[in-house]
Amino acid sequence: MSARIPFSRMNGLGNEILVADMRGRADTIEPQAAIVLANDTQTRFDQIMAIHDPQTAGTDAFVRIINTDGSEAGACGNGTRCVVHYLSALNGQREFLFQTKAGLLEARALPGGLISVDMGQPRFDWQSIPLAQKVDDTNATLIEFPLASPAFSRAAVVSMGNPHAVFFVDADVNSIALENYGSQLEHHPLFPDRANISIAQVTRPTALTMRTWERGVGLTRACGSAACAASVLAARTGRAERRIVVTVPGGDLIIEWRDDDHVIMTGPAEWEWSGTLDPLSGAFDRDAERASA
Ligand SMILES: N[C@@H](CCC[C@H](N)C(=O)O)C(=O)O
Repeated sequence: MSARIPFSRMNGLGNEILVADMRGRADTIEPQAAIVLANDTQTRFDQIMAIHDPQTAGTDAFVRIINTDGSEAGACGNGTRCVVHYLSALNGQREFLFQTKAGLLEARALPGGLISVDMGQPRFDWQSIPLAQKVDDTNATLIEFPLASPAFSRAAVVSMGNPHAVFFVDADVNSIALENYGSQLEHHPLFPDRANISIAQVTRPTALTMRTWERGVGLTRACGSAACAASVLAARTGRAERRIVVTVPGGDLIIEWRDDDHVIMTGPAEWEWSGTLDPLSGAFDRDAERASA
């Protein structure tokens, strides 16, 4: 048993996030603790966002992003908004620079409650995504996947700090059984680091609807980096404009692919309850006072 840390259960459009405050400590959330938390109905999560002391001058924190299966990601848009919401509530700070294992993320709490995150620049070259082999056209990559429905034969692919494959469809995204194909596509040999798998329908030049099977997680109600990936790929292939409303099962995000090549994601973050947890075992307690507030 180690000293307990404060944590908050939060969500970004239904993407289930545990924000764990590890600042001032040298230890980390252990894999067995993540498994315990993932399997408890109160703390089940899509990602843990573990806030650590900064490793680089000028940054506010190093953020470790842990998926349900214990794997680590380089980017998490919805989780980053939750981290901003958590830290701003603590100390009133409104602008942040976070480091993750994939690079830097700049984020800002906007007047009115929404939070925007600069998700950085998309990368289209096959080594950066990464893909297992050279692919000349990352806008229409053929997925050799005989079991899949025709909807899953060609993907557009991009790295947003994590790997994404987006299948553009003409049908309502709710009519396509992503749950039947997500795991096999996530583990397709084309993706040596696996991939987040999304289906997206562009409904207007300024709007798309999508669902995502997250790498290391499964079906989620929202995935911020996937929303950025789908928006960028929709614009790049002439399907949509560079500023777009993305509707996911949990609600709406605004995504803008700016002329300086940075992708800005804007949306809400919601606090649910707080408590303390043991990062070694995953044992936790809810804070009674705040839980009943
Ligand atoms: N929920 C996230 C994405 C989290 C990481 C992803 N599962 C991966 O492993 O790449 C988001 O909001 O971006």
